[in-house]
Amino acid sequence: MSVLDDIVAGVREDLAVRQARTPLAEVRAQLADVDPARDPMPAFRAPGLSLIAEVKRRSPSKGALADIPDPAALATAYAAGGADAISVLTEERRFSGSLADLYAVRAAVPTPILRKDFIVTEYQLLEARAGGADLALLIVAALDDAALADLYATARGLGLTVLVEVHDEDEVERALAVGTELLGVNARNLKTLEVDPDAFGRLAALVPDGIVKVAESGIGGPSDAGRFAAQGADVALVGEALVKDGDPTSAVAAIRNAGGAR
Ligand SMILES: O=P(O)(O)OC[C@@H](O)[C@@H](O)c1c[nH]c2ccccc12
Repeated sequence: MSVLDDIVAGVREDLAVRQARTPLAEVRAQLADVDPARDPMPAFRAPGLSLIAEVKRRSPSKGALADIPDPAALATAYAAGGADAISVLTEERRFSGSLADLYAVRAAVPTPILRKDFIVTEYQLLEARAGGADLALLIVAALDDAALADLYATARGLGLTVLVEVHDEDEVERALAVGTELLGVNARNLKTLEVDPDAFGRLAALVPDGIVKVAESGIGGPSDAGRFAAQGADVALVGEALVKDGDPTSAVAAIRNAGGAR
């Protein structure tokens, strides 16, 4: 079993527990009380490099990164630095995240929020929107074509912006086939956990103009971010380097500035 299969199996078990506690209809009813989703695309399309700053405690590849006892405070610091969106990892077993983190961050900042998880069912998209998320991640490697198309349509129907994540040529084709306007290249292969720093440049060249391109993973700071911007990245998605920085506000501002004048 690949790391990805293993993570998804755990996600499905945890999901079954939540779904037994809060049936789909109940989550759907919660949508009536939530503000409409914010649209991050104008900021992502603005000149210069945009930044999605991630709330991330640990990862299967790096182990513990940061305790983050107060995710709302970290998100507030990211927003103060000018983060264009905030990614909240909600996967529990490998990343030590939770939906509680999503609710805490939503209450703290007006910035668009990405629910970052291994989404394999409609239920998780409803949870995301009910928790105030504005974007959801769909990982092409974790989904077959039918599931990808279904979940993409459901997410859009809920008003969510979808970040469709790829890591090879074949997945770029599959992502483009669902009509996504926001495509992320994860330098880390989730099946092997290896990072390929050249993946973004190689795959971005296959993506038509007009589609917003996100460079994900392994961005250590402004110089890496500047390199991806020069290769066509509109947005950088950064976790580790920000959660480990003692001054996340300045770290966010420095990465955004790495893409040139805005
Ligand atoms: O901490 P990093 O190397 O800056 O990476 C952030 C982000 O790209 C990474 O957390 C990520 C990208 N795609 C994912 C899918 C699932 C879990 C995590 C991820």
